[in-house]
Amino acid sequence: MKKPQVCILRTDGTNCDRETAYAFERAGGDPHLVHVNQLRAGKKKLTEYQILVIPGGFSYGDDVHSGKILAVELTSFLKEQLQEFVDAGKPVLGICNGFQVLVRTGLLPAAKMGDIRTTLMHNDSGRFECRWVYLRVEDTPCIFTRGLAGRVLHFQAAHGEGKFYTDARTLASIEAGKQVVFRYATSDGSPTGVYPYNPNGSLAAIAGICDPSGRVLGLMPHPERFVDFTQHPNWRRQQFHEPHGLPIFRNAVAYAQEM
Ligand SMILES: NC(=O)CC[C@H](N)C(=O)O
Repeated sequence: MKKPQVCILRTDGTNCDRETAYAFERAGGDPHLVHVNQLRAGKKKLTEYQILVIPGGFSYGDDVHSGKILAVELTSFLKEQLQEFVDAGKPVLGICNGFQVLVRTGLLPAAKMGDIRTTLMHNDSGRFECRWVYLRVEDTPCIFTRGLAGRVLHFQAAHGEGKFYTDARTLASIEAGKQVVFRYATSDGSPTGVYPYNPNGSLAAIAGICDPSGRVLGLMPHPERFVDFTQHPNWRRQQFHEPHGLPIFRNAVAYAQEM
């Protein structure tokens, strides 16, 4: 079967692009690192790809607000291309800084460029939090977490602005729409606001959300940092059926192949 082409969008300050490309290679995809300027100059087009990923990092140095400048760039210069990609039903994944970009474009939670309803704020601790966290996978339409509902995953978080926040109405709507995909939890899978299990003070312990269709996903922790057993700090002592991040990428590849 043909490998889906994955666009891993990078710009100044992106720093998780190669790890994300490696994760997609492990999952059977064909990843390409694409600089935003190549899209802006028309040298590459999003229509050439089946999956779009905005990886982690510090795009434009987190100036103004993490992910803000890249989000404005995408909304100003690539709005039609991006909206077409989403409307065509192709999967979009934003990891950490990529999640921040997706919420600041409006692609999350509404799948609509310019419709900004949520934010990611500075962590309650007031500092960058780099630690392994437990995530409970909720039962949602998300195509990236097929077969994972109810599981507790162990992922690394690494961010300064990861506190998910929104108004009561939007929260009620994303809860009712089953758009909350991951919640910070204790090791037994109970969602929690308690630090350090919840590393940032996120509302309703939210670590990741999807759009109503389940094809656009954003999350703060890094699934690409656990696609090999040896990336886990306890890999010598703990038995894992498979590295916890890998199924996320495999599901995206499988979905793109079915399209
Ligand atoms: N690892 C990342 O993508 C970090 C995201 C962002 N720069 C923050 O600190 O919040």
